[in-house]
Amino acid sequence: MTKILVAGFKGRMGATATQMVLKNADFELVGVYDPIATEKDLAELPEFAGQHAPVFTELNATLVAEPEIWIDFTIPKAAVANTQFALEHKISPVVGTTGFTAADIKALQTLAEQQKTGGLIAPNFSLSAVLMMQFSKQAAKYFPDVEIIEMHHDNKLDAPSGTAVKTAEMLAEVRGDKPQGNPDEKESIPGARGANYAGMRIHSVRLPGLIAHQQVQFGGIGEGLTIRQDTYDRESFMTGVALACRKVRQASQLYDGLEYLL
Ligand SMILES: NC(=O)c1ccc[n+]([C@@H]2O[C@H](COP(=O)([O-])OP(=O)(O)OC[C@H]3O[C@@H](n4cnc5c(N)ncnc54)[C@H](O)[C@@H]3O)[C@@H](O)[C@H]2O)c1
Ligand SMILES: O=C(O)C1=N[C@H](C(=O)O)CCC1
Repeated sequence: MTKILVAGFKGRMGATATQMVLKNADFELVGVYDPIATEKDLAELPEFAGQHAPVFTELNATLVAEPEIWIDFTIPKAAVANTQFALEHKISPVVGTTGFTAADIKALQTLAEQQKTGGLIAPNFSLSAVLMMQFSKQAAKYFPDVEIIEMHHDNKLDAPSGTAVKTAEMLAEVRGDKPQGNPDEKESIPGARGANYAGMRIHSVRLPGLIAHQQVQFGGIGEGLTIRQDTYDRESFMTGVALACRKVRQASQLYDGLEYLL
């Protein structure tokens, strides 16, 4: 059985990941971690009745649980330190928290190599999102003019979304740096044209009712192409999280994207 700890278990994704770990017979939930928790045992929460696991509210205390895998769905401010902590203790991180910079990822990859510990940081664990990014990358070869519209629930902390940033990075690998729109355009309201990544514009929509959605819209002469992905249920991320938990212990590097494990 693979021993797993879930960080951020009081949150939307952490709670879903905790349920996923409990449902899989080859996983053992050895602990849950969240600084806002007031419980000592997971089973004190009605939604986890009968499911015993120690609750930790302090980072160093988690080590007594001896996890092999550290699932992280926390907040951008905490996730870099959590991932570093996991790697320093040869615990394989499976991180869904977004907001990592390219420099953060590079530094953590170097640490993973030094520690000979495998792991994964993925801004999106849904299969449709991975495909949307890959199809978009293919399309950018023929349609370099593109804008990204990402749409999320209104509790989201980071903007643009991790998925939008990764999509832009992948598109930039193909189309390079290319300014778009009229070179003389002026914003009468600042921000009207969205964020600028290598000339591509990224627009972040935040509304109640949404979960996670992204549209990559390409324009060519007399034609257009839209590639869209929709997440209707957080359960959809769990296939990817479970897959990563089964594969990262065999790896000796920290991957950046679920596609490397598919
Ligand atoms: N990769 C994916 O597929 C995917 C999918 C959904 C969400 N996300 C990302 O996951 C993250 C969490 O999203 P959410 O909607 O569950 O957020 P949330 O606000 O519901 O939950 C975050 C939880 O983290 C806890 N937390 C804060 N600091 C912590 C720390 N130092 N250590 C441990 N826990 C800490 C909070 O108390 C909270 O319970 C976000 O960054 C979001 O963008 C990624
Ligand atoms: O709910 C969120 O927050 C999500 N964030 C990811 C991102 O930033 O790309 C995608 C999945 C949902």
